[in-house]
Amino acid sequence: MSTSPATISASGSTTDRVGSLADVHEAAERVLPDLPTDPVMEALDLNVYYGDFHAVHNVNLAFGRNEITALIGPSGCGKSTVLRCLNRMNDLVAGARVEGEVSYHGQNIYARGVDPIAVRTQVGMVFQKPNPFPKSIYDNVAYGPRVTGMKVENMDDLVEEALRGAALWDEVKDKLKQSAYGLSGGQQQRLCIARTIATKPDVILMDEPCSALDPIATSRVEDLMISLREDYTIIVVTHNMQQAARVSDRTAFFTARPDETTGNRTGLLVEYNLTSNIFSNPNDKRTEDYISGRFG
Ligand SMILES: Nc1ncnc2c1ncn2[C@@H]1O[C@H](COP(=O)(O)OP(=O)(O)OP(=O)(O)O)[C@@H](O)[C@H]1O
Repeated sequence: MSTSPATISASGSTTDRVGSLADVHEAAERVLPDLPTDPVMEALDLNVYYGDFHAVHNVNLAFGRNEITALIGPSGCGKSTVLRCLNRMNDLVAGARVEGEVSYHGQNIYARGVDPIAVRTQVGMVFQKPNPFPKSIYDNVAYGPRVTGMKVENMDDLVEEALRGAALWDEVKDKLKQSAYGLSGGQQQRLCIARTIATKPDVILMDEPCSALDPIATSRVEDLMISLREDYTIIVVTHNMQQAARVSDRTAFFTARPDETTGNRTGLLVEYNLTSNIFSNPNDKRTEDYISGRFG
């Protein structure tokens, strides 16, 4: 299977206030159009159900190339559910049903005949808790290329490139054969990022990638995200609004609306805009209340 983007079908509650507009933000220095002009991915009329429960209602979003998009909102508003739709991870969740389309370079990844494994090779994912395999550092990084049958001329070079890309090489180059479990939490998360980029994806999904990390490790991963943006499109779920403000170019704010009869809370997208606008001049009162810490 080729790794070319065009060939995919070939076969929380932490509502820390965004204190100063000074940290809103480095990303504003990038001049971006109001909407992504050449989106890598789009969610089109996306609805997600878990059994009878309507978890996410009619989300439409476009993700710009070489941009970082943050998905924010209160707990249970469907951020992770939406993220998991973008590489068909919800296929693995019992009872989950997705309606609508997710387009990747114009192609619906939910169309008949699309191989979800091929999708996940192009659209990689980094999870909340670092989850290295019980293998050596080297074998963690080499794992994806090996199991996907990627043509690799020199695995040592590929492992080094991925570890350098994840800003981890200098810390691990002398202990590549040691267990990944010997690394700190922050190093493990960067190893997971190295593992993800080793298969040369196009898009990286990150589900609260720093929530298990201390502030120093968080800062390193945030720096890494900003440097990875040069080569990848990144979509990140975060509860940390400072983080969304610091790293993202665009922000999507979600909320959950209770059903009047059942009380079930269905997630919906309230507002999607440049991060600078979301944090300095939101259009919707619900966004303003959330980012100012009055709600959520
Ligand atoms: N596997 C599942 N089975 C049933 N319901 C689920 C499942 N996963 C999520 N949900 C429900 O779907 C809704 C959205 O959950 P989701 O985890 O996507 O929200 P979230 O905004 O990411 O929340 P948090 O910020 O707390 O992680 C919630 O009501 C949740 O209970």
